[in-house]
Formats: sequence, structure tokens, C-alpha cells
Amino acid sequence: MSIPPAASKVVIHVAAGIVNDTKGRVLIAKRPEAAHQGGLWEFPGGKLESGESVEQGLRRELAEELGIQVCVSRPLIRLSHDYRDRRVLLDIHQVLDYQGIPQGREGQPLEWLTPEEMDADRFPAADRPVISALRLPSRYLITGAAPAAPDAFLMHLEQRLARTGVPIVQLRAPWLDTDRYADLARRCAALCRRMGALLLVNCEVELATRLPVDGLHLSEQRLLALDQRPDLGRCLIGASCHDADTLARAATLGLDYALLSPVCPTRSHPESEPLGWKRFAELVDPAPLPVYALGGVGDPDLQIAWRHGAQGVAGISGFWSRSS
Ligand SMILES: Nc1nc2c([nH]c(=O)n2[C@H]2C[C@H](O)[C@@H](COP(=O)(O)OP(=O)(O)OP(=O)(O)O)O2)c(=O)[nH]1
Repeated sequence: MSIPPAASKVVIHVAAGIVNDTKGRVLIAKRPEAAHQGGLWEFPGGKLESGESVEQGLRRELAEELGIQVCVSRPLIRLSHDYRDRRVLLDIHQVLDYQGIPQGREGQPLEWLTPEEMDADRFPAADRPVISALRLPSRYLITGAAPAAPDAFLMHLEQRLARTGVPIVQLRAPWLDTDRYADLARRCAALCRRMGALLLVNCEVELATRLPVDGLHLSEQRLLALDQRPDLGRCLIGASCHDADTLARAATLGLDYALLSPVCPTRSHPESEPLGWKRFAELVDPAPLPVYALGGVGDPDLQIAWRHGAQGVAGISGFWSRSS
């Protein structure tokens, strides 16, 4: 049987929802054995009907399949995936408020899982980045230059975490030599663990394997030097990207997220031409992984970032400086 060229495949536009319980677990449903991707687990939803918006389709599907009324939702991630026999465009929304108690109204088995409990192999292949998006927060802190002395740096970090509540930190300190960076990373890891935040290091892969941290952030240069995802067990791995090629590279390596910058003018990189939100959205749209907006953005930009396809906002100035 010949496989039709991708361009001639029908694109099926699907709206699906992330529905949480009061413990923060996520509802998943088992697809009927006979359906496309049958027997796998999915985020509840279905095909849009002609003329329907994503929000309308999501409301209808979740009412039909689960018997709940979606009151408020926001975009989480949009993915296009090419299966052998069809292409799907998945618009995944985070349901922020709903009424009713979810039930499998079509007889489908339901389960509630934390994102960490989800096994990507039990879901359709398109859903892998959705699981990454669920494991990542909306706000991402990158440490800045000052204060330089380790004790003062740690005190500053503790204050910033307490003040902003940002649950993920990238330790960026390219001015430190390897030993000093490693010492600071160990101390930051202990602090972050105590404060309930994740710590990602920004260093050579080899050093990251020796540090007790939650993940590795790759500079664009380190990303381009790799031809496969580094083996760091369950650690998160992300990368800095500035264009479509580097985003595609991060996705091909199966990274968990990307930072795309600069979105807006920023004091740290005054020489860089900002992308602006329109270009940011154009670059994120085809990228099959969660992408944070970086550069001149902070908490007040979260809604606009979500509307333009972002996982959330990342920043030094937005979260590290005392004014934030
Ligand atoms: N709902 C949902 N569909 C997904 C996910 N991941 C994924 O690849 N898909 C694919 C599988 C299908 O090809 C398509 C959804 O189509 P569907 O046939 O289930 O839609 P539907 O509920 O409207 O079904 P029906 O009217 O045909 O019975 O999207 C997911 O997480 N949730």
C-alpha cells in the first residue's frame, strides 16, 4: 500500500483540555481500541466541527465526553503532528474553571495522574510535548550578575524565590570558572530543594552529570554542538534559541523546552533586535515543544505570552532584580 504524501493528508483540527482535580492531578481518558491511536490514553477532547472556535469545540467535547461545563480556559500548547495516515493539529487548553464532576459518558475509562506519573509511551506520539508542558511552570527565573559573592548571591536567590514564588531557576554565571560554578550550583541546589524550586544548571553536559540538580540548560552554542539528547536520566533539558532553525534542533533532540529571545527590548542585550510578539508566535507555532518568551518580559506579560503560544515567561530582569 502506498503512503500518501504528507501534503495530501487531511489535517484534523482537535481541541483537548487539561482538567485538574483539587490535588492538581490531570484527567486522562482511554481511547476506544478501534479508534485512531486506539487503546492509548488521551487528554479529553475531539475534532472541531465546521465553523467552531477552539473554545467552542472544547466546551462541546468536554460536555459530551465528560459531562462538565468549561467556564474558563487558556491555551497551553498547540502541536501539529504527522501520523502515518493523517495529520492532526492539537490545540490543548488548560481548563481553569469548570462545573460538574467528570464522568466517562461514552463508557471510556478515566484516570487522574500527576504529570510526573504520566508515561509518554501510553499516549499518542503527538502528546509527548504536552506532558513536558504539564511538568513545567509558567514562570522561569534566570539568575543575574549581582551580587557576586556566593553568600550574598544565595541570600539574594532565597529572597527572590520567597518574593516571586517562581518554581524553576536557571543558574547562569558564565563568569565563574568550573570549580566555583560547581560549588555555587551545589549550594543553590540545596537552597532550591528547601524552597520547593527546581534548579537547572547552565554548564557543560559533563559537569551537569556530576551535580545534584534537576536539569540542564544548554546555550545555543552547546545545543548546536550536540547530535543527540544528553543522557541525564529524568533531568529536564532545555536550550536557548533565537530562530526557527535552533527551535527545530531543540525539538529534534527531544528537549523538554526552549527559551526564545529576545521578544522585547532588553537592557541585558541592547544590541539585539527584538522579535516582537507577532514574530514570536510565528516561530513558536510549528515548534513541537514548550517555548518560553524571554527578553524584556515578566509577570505582567504572562497573558500576552500565553495568547502567543508561549509556555510562559522567563527572565533575569523580570524576576531577579529587586524591583520585580
Ligand atoms: N482528544 C485527543 N485526541 C488526540 C490526542 N492526541 C492525539 O494525537 N489525538 C488525535 C487522535 C485522533 O486522531 C484525533 C482526535 O480525533 P477523535 O476521533 O478522537 O475525535 P472525536 O472525539 O471528535 O471522535 P469521533 O467524533 O470521531 O468519535 O486527535 C489527545 O491527547 N486528545
